[in-house]
Amino acid sequence: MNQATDEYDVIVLGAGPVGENLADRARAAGLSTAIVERELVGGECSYWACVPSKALLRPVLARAEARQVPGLREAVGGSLAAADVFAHRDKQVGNWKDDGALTWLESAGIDLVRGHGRLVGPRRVAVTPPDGSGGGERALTARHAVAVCTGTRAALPDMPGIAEARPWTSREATSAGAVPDRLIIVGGGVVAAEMATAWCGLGSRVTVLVRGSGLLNRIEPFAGELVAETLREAGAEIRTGTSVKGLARPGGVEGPVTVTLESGEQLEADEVLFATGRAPHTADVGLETVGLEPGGWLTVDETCRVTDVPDGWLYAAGDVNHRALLTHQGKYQARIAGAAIAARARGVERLDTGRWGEYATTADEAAVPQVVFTDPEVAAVGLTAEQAESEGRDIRVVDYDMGQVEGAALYADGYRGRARMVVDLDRGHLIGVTFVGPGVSELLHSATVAVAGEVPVDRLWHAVPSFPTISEIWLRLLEAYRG
Ligand SMILES: Cc1cc2nc3c(=O)[nH]c(=O)nc-3n(C[C@H](O)[C@H](O)[C@H](O)COP(=O)(O)OP(=O)(O)OC[C@H]3O[C@@H](n4cnc5c(N)ncnc54)[C@H](O)[C@@H]3O)c2cc1C
Ligand SMILES: NC(=O)c1ccc[n+]([C@@H]2O[C@H](COP(=O)([O-])OP(=O)(O)OC[C@H]3O[C@@H](n4cnc5c(N)ncnc54)[C@H](O)[C@@H]3O)[C@@H](O)[C@H]2O)c1
Repeated sequence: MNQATDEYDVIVLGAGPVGENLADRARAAGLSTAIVERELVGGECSYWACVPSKALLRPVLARAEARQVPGLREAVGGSLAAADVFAHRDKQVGNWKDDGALTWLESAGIDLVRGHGRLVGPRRVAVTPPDGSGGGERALTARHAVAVCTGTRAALPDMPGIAEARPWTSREATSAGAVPDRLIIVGGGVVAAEMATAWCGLGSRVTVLVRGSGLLNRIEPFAGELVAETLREAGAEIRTGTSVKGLARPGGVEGPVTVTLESGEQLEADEVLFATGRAPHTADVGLETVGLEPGGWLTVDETCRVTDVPDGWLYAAGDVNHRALLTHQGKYQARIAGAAIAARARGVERLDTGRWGEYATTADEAAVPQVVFTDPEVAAVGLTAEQAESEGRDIRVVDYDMGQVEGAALYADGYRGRARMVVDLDRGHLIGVTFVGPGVSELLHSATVAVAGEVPVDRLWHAVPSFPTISEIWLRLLEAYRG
């Protein structure tokens, strides 16, 4: 049981998926633990990011796949029932209430302190209660560790008219309850690609304005190319090499918005979404009281302990440390940081923080998996060929047309997809794998096991994929590799 005082072994700032997992690990190790949350327990991921976005995308992708199945195609020719899609999304996010999460916190024995938390010196946290709750500021002290898991918010560029135009960020794009007739999306990353897929599928006329040369530029180039091709076929316009210099919404938020491009051209839409990256919630968490610069990403070691803080009591996990802005990777960090905090609290002096050690977040560098839920799906782990080359690795790249795999052709008529594996020739194992195509998301973990497990390519030859599944892509890639 946690004690009733305001002194805890561990205090976690932020109850997103990462803070929840870190608190859970610490508590399971027998440490008294408090978690501080100023909005909803479950964080951005549960209410305005992963969960609602995937609820919006699921019917779009299911319909796209069904339209590639002869005999079924005609049955799914119509438009989506947007009201039903929104109702399902609302259910998945618990109607933006966190009752379910509170029950879990209680059962885990973690104390929740509602309010905005900030450091007020080493191991000390002040919590300002939410407006209108009537309580006063609460002072908490941590015996062993404070973990900052405060996540990120959408980063908006500084440009004339942006504040007054009230553009959508990822929050509005995932929680809106009406389909805009015309939607402009600024950005070419993961949020832009997924939200273009979702809103185009729901019936918006979507225009994506990409500053660079294409979509999803941190993944193998063929991924963004295939996604852009499908979006264009679905009626979206993708404009590359296009920068925005200003916004105006003279008629107020109910009226249309005008977007001015660098070229001087003006475009009009009913809504504009800025999907231009993330900024950390570190400006107002009291970093200056412990000798750190507020506002930036927090630099951590292999155990997620913040570097440059004497006595090693401050940790940062999840988006806020910028290692990998993904829920599953942040939860991995939380498991390792929670275990490290517990071990250090027990007085263990030397933790195994070597490569793939029990207390090292090695996968953050070597094997980060990501699924982008676009049409077609994109699933990638590890390094791209370009990243591997820029690290000076001696590699061999093998590509394969996934449409040639019997299981894929049976899965979807006219299956379009591509796979790539990147082999490190010095080490003899895979360091990167990318699949693009319908239904590839569930294939990704096989690649993650191969990359994180550093399975020798020769041994993979004995891992026989079932016929006729899409996973026979493994056989084709390995055959091509072996010649
Ligand atoms: C549209 C969108 C879709 C995404 N889809 C996916 C996906 O499909 N898969 C995936 O892996 N990742 C996805 N991501 C990324 C994912 O949302 C993040 O990686 C994840 O939310 C990070 O978790 P976190 O706990 O670090 O931070 P968050 O989820 O941001 O949680 C941080 C919490 O801290 C609280 N907080 C902040 N400051 C304070 C303070 N001072 N005091 C108290 N509380 C505070 C916040 O209110 C919040 O609840 C998506 C992101 C976006 C924007
Ligand atoms: N399925 C998933 O795993 C998933 C889904 C959504 C988001 N996420 C995570 O959330 C994070 C945030 O996603 P995101 O798409 O917002 O960021 P991102 O960093 O992936 O992409 C940002 C894009 O905006 C562009 N950009 C930045 N500033 C701009 C400006 N001033 N004008 C025009 N373009 C500009 C960049 O060039 C880039 O294309 C990502 O790191 C991603 O991993 C994951």
